[in-house]
Amino acid sequence: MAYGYKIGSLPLTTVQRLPSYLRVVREMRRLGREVVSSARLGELLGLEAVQVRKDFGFIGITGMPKMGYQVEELVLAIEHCLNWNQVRDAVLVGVGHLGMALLGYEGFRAHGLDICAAFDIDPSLAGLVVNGTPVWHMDQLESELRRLDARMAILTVSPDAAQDVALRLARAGIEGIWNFTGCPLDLPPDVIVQDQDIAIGLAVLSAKLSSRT
Ligand SMILES: NC(=O)c1ccc[n+]([C@@H]2O[C@H](COP(=O)([O-])OP(=O)(O)OC[C@H]3O[C@@H](n4cnc5c(N)ncnc54)[C@H](O)[C@@H]3O)[C@@H](O)[C@H]2O)c1
Repeated sequence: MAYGYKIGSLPLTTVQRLPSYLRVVREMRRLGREVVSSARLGELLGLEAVQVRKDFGFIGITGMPKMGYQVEELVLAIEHCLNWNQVRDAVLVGVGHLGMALLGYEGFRAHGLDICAAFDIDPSLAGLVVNGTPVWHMDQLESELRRLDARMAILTVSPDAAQDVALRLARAGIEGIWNFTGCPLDLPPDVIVQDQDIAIGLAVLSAKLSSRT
């Protein structure tokens, strides 16, 4: 099905809400629900029904009057929009505490991500297989990336190594870096960097808690 929009043209706030919609409608599909109203989805996600209708309008989905939305249609449309209907390969660099935890997370495949290889500078980690993912020494990075079909890297190295490793990844053809290191990365403009900082969520929670007292 052609949806007639480009993900890059959607409002960022809509894109940020799509994973939550998808989680809820996938669960409804699992439970055998066929239709859902914007009001019900809004109630479950703490959103106004009108916001839900707007978001779905952006991705080309309109509901049926008095009935709502087809659950299956929503699942397919959101998966298509996020490109989560196609599993894409990624590599992970930095198999420490955080890297190990991410390698152990089973949910990535449901989000269209398969970590096909991991790398670390520590020779004692080379040769391990963590939750099905082989770990290679950094010496093998370029040769393995030539062999693999990964365009994306998850960066979980120590902060002092972040910039050098990111540059090496970019030079080896990686196009997108999910950066967990908290370090700003200086990379060629064609490399997309998405920073992930747990501290931001914690700061928001702390601010909300302190505004209660
Ligand atoms: N984004 C967040 O919310 C968040 C939360 C926790 C940790 N972090 C960050 O994630 C990163 C990892 O944290 P951690 O607790 O797992 O640290 P860790 O020390 O347990 O793991 C770091 C790993 O990186 C490897 N490494 C170091 N230099 C390397 C290099 N040049 N090439 C390849 N591998 C190299 C180390 O051998 C180690 O296995 C850190 O940068 C940390 O600041 C971020």
